[in-house]
Amino acid sequence: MSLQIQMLGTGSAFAKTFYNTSALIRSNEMNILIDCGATTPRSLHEIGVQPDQIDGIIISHIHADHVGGLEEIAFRLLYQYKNKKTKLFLTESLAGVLWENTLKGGMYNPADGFSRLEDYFEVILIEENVPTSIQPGLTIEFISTLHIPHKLNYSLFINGRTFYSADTQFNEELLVQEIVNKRNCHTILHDCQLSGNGFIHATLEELLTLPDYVQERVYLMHYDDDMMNFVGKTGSMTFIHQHEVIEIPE
Ligand SMILES: O=c1ccn([C@@H]2O[C@@H]3COP(=O)(O)O[C@H]3[C@H]2O)c(=O)[nH]1
Ligand SMILES: [Zn+2]
Ligand SMILES: [Zn+2]
Repeated sequence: MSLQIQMLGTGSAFAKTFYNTSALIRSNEMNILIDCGATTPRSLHEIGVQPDQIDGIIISHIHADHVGGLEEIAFRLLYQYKNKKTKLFLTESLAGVLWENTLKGGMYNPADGFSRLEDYFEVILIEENVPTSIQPGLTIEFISTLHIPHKLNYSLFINGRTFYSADTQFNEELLVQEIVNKRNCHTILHDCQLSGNGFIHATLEELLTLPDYVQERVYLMHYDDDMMNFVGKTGSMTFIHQHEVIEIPE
């Protein structure tokens, strides 16, 4: 089974020319979404993927550029596709916060029997740091990473060979020792803040300190609108683009 990742968006939270960073893990048998930001439903529409063709959605953390499109997907499955539900893969702690602090405001409707996350999604709770088979041929490990202090956040190992950072601060030890030296990950999709101090995202300056053999595996995503000014200035790393498809190891 050949496995691909197609980027639905590659922009930062405030980018206007690029959609929110999210991706589709694709094969002949599945479409699994990584995050679903406010612009993700539009991107899915542009590549011809309808809500009922999504087999599940993985959630990395709660910011609107990663979960702001969930309400639309769930409501369309319910109302346009007649009571359909997609799977939602996330950790238990994230599930509680996602419903209580994000989705409930728009989706709480007890009169019609919709008062819990489970009323809209088939919720599949995943234990962090445990590789978990979520579909035939697809194993995901939620790695707890630091984005904003005291805020739940996960990066993903896909089939043990591809690393998807979602939103994280720079962590050289994780990238070099764990991801490349120990796990031999060949593909790293990493968020990248192009200028200024990082604070909550890895900056280009920090990522450029990685050894060349690590940089060669890195695709940069979650970048600002001025990305074109940085083409040719990313060492051995490559920008990945909206709707681009890359093959990943099974
Ligand atoms: O402590 C904070 C919290 C948020 N922010 C901004 O809001 C954005 C939310 O989505 P994001 O995580 O992709 O990027 C974040 C930043 O751009 C910030 O700069 N510092
Ligand atoms: Zn983000
Ligand atoms: Zn974030």
